[in-house]
Amino acid sequence: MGSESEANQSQAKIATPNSNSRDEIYYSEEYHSVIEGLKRSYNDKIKPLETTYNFEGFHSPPLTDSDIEAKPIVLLMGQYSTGKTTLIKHLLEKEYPGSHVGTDRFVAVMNGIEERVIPGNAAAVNRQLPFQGLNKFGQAFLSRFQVSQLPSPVLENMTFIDTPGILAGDKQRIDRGYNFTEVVEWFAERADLILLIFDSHKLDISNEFKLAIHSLRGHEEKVRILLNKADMVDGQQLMRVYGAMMWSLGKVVQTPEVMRVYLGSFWIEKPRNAFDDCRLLIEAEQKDLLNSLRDLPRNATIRKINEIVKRARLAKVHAYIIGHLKKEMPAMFGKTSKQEELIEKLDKEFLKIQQRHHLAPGDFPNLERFKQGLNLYKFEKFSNLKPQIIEKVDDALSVDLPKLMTEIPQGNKLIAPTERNPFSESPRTSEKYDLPPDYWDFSAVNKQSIIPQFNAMKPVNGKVPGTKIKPVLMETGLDTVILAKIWNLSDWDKDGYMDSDQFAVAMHLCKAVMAGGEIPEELPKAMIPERKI
Ligand SMILES: Nc1ncnc2c1ncn2[C@@H]1O[C@H](COP(=O)(O)OP(=O)(O)OP(=O)(O)O)[C@@H](O)[C@H]1O
Repeated sequence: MGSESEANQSQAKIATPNSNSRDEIYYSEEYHSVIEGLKRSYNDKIKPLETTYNFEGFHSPPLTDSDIEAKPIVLLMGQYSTGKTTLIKHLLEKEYPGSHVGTDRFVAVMNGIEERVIPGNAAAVNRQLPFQGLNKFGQAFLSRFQVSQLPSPVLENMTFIDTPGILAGDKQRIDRGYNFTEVVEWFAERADLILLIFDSHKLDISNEFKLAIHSLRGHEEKVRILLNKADMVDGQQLMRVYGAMMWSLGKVVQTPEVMRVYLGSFWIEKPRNAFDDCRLLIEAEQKDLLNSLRDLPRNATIRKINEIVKRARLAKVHAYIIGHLKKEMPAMFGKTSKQEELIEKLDKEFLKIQQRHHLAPGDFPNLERFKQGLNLYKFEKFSNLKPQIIEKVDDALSVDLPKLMTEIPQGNKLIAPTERNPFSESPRTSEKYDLPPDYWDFSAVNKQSIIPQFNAMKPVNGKVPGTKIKPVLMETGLDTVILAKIWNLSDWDKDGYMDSDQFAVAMHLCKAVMAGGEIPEELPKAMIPERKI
């Protein structure tokens, strides 16, 4: 038998209700190798084409390694003392450097080879860190910002933003010296998940917290609520607190009932006075929250690969356009008038390029904007079309990126190449299997992951027409008969348009087919968000 102090030490390390489920967010190895592969493929095969044909001048600057490596961000917000810092400590199984009770600053808790604190001023000018945009909030804010780095398997997959506890009552009138809600908005835009934390023991929504919640408008999809310290009250009180919290939230957000609420108690060492009557419920809820954290790196990695696929296709078309315009230029005289003529009838030139190289019209840039960009250059200075550079991009698109997609782990297993390769020619049609019943529930739809893609289609009044959705669904590589069925199921109000919920459901159905599952003949009612029935 070990000594008492040994026993206490090991207990301190694992004294949590759910250390096993916490392990589920340790997937660093697989994601790390996918991200490394993505950087290699982009730097070796896609970036040379971008630089040769000045993609930056017409679209956006080349991606840096830190753009590709950027980890999903989890923003934690709540009144003072609701347990934000303790939750981070629970997940990391240790304190982050510079943490203390009564956080008075924004802290980005990030992975690093050694423990260190980087003051806000230094962090905001460090090109290796994604915080240069914070300079606009000035010195008053930067002196209240820090980056805390430490080695941690969890931080290899995500970055946490700990925020100053929001004050209540008279104390909230203390002037922070910077615009708190604008800073929250800045982080909310960049976050992949926003966790609003409440204390079951001491429910409070101050005016400053209300303003901060208001500033999350437009990011509702990312917001999750945690009713923390849930074992500090008994079951009956917990029910009352839950109701009171939803009532208070209802006054701040219009539809709090659609936000996912988790119960939890993320302590380091179980307080002596903790109640045990809701233990199983709290454990199950915590597991759900950890699952949604676990999915973050996976979703972020898929999104990054998809973004690079889109970028590579756009860059390839860009190279064909630039090479074509260069080829059309006369060797000696009449360069200026030829350039003007080419710009004038650029739509016809686009059509020629599209037909000659069998390109998708959806990969072409906006005509008018491209014309404006062209006016800044002399076509004779453009590079000739170099087939070997294009071949490299084709290689990235047809070999590297599909392979990386297959290497992304799904839950506890790696995905077999045929199961969810969105680039494959045809879907896996044999070996159909039934997906679990909870797959057919809107709560299983990962809406957050489709939002960038949906917004890129420029919705009008929140809707996108079928003509714009079609090419996106076609990109899944699924058979058009199946896609037609998916469209019919997802466009449940049959108006020929999709809103973000419907598009998310369509993508969810596509994923089911790609994973070898059967899609239902009729859309299960649970797949339609309650507010839309
Ligand atoms: N699950 C829990 N059960 C009981 N007590 C808890 C729990 N989590 C945290 N606490 C206690 O609540 C207090 C505040 O915790 P913590 O510092 O993590 O909150 P915070 O939200 O980061 O606060 P601030 O915003 O003021 O920095 C600490 O005394 C901590 O021990």
